[in-house]
Amino acid sequence: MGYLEIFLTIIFCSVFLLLLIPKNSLSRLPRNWPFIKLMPTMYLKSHKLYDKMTQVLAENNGTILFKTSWFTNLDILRGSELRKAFDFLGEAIFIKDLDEWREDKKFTHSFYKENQFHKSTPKIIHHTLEKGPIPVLDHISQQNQALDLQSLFNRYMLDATCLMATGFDPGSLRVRFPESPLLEAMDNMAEAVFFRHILPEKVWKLQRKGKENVRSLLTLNHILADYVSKKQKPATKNQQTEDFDVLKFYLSGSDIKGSSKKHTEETFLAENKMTLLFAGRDTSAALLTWFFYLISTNPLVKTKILQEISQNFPPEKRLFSKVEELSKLIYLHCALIDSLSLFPTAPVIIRDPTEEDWLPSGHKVDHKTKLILCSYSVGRTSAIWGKNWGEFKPERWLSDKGGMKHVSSGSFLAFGSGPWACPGRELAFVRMKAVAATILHNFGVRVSEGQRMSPSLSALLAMKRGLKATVSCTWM
Ligand code: HEM
Repeated sequence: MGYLEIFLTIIFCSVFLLLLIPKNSLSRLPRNWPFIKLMPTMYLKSHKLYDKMTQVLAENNGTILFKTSWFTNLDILRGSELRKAFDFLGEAIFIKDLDEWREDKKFTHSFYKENQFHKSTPKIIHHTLEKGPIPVLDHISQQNQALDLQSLFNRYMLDATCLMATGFDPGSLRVRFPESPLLEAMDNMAEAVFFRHILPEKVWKLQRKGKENVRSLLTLNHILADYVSKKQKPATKNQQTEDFDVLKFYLSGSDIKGSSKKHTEETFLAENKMTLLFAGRDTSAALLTWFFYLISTNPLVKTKILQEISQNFPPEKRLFSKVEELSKLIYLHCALIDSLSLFPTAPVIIRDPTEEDWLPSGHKVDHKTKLILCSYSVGRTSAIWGKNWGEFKPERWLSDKGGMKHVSSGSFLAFGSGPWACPGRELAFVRMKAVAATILHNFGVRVSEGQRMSPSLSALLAMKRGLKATVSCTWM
């Protein structure tokens, strides 16, 4: 991060908190508020940003109104401004205004309902687990080295998502973590999203990394265009495959029921350009990291997960990829969902009302208001989860009959809710369960001691310094 970025980030955090926090709550916050003096403190304490929001929300019945200032970007990031900040995503669905979004949802979400898509998921999981985590962790366990689990999951999710989206495995998760232009470009762009989100356009355009981001965008475009052109060449008999991928689905040019649009390679690049890669990779990879951290501090939960696996599967089983098999792992599902409730990897959801309305709290909103729904705080509210709200407790998701309890979206916002809710939720759980079960069943994972756990300052709730661990092989 450059000095300008660090400085502006500090300003953003300081102002955000100063304006966010009602006066009667100030006494609970670090003392010595004068602006300049606290900048370094705020930067150091930025990991507590979401906790402070939660505390203040709890003191104000869950809703607060705050006004932003001219040098933060929160007020102006709407409509065309939001589009500018995310221009590199093309016509991505999640930056569209309501009317456009309604029209495009039928089109962009169409493949999630395809039978072929569901059939291809276990094959993709099998392929990527066999090529990635298994040999990589085997190798690491023999070398007696530590590795960064977050980096492993980032690479895994990139390969699995890219294979689903384009039919090509970029192979970024291999022994010795090879250099991957796609991975590097994605990481640069993810960082750019955050700064473009919080800083005024003139400032983010001046960023030292501006040129680097342009290069990353060119790299991403080049790689995706290359995948499209390879797909357009007639396949030889050996290359022909029945497997589904989103690019192939688009190239087939089929009509979508209820939508005036047609699938073509241009629409794949324009509408879905990187949306799937970003939405499908980082959220799941970050959550797996929090999950491994939580089970390392709660050995009883880990023991119960391992018991559930050994009760349902033979010891010699290596890979978990079939949806029916994974559906037997209910306690594991509960542990993942409780991790997500405590550490929602998309910690805030932003909405811009199009017209005047009233919130259930009695606050009036209009087109000038920005609504920030804090899913992080929802998972840490005693009114919803009772006294032990901060504890990692998968049991709270188990029904009396041993299945999953139904929890309303008001109590769990990690995937959003209503018509905007995440279309990848089911896929996300299948993939995260497959990775977690395969690793836990075959390897002993020991999170290294003495690490400082804090979230990164980013729109995504990931671990700032990753999660170091050593592994031992338990299957030989
Ligand atoms: C732990 C994993 C995941 C989490 C926590 C997550 C969370 C979210 C959230 C909070 C939203 C915004 C909802 C809203 O605005 O109300 C969203 C949207 C979206 N997600 Fe996910 N997601 C995850 C995995 C995935 C996966 C695996 C995919 C697909 C491969 C995916 C695809 C999308 C898409 C396309 C949207 C935009 C939908 C729209 O605006 O119509 N997500 N996700």
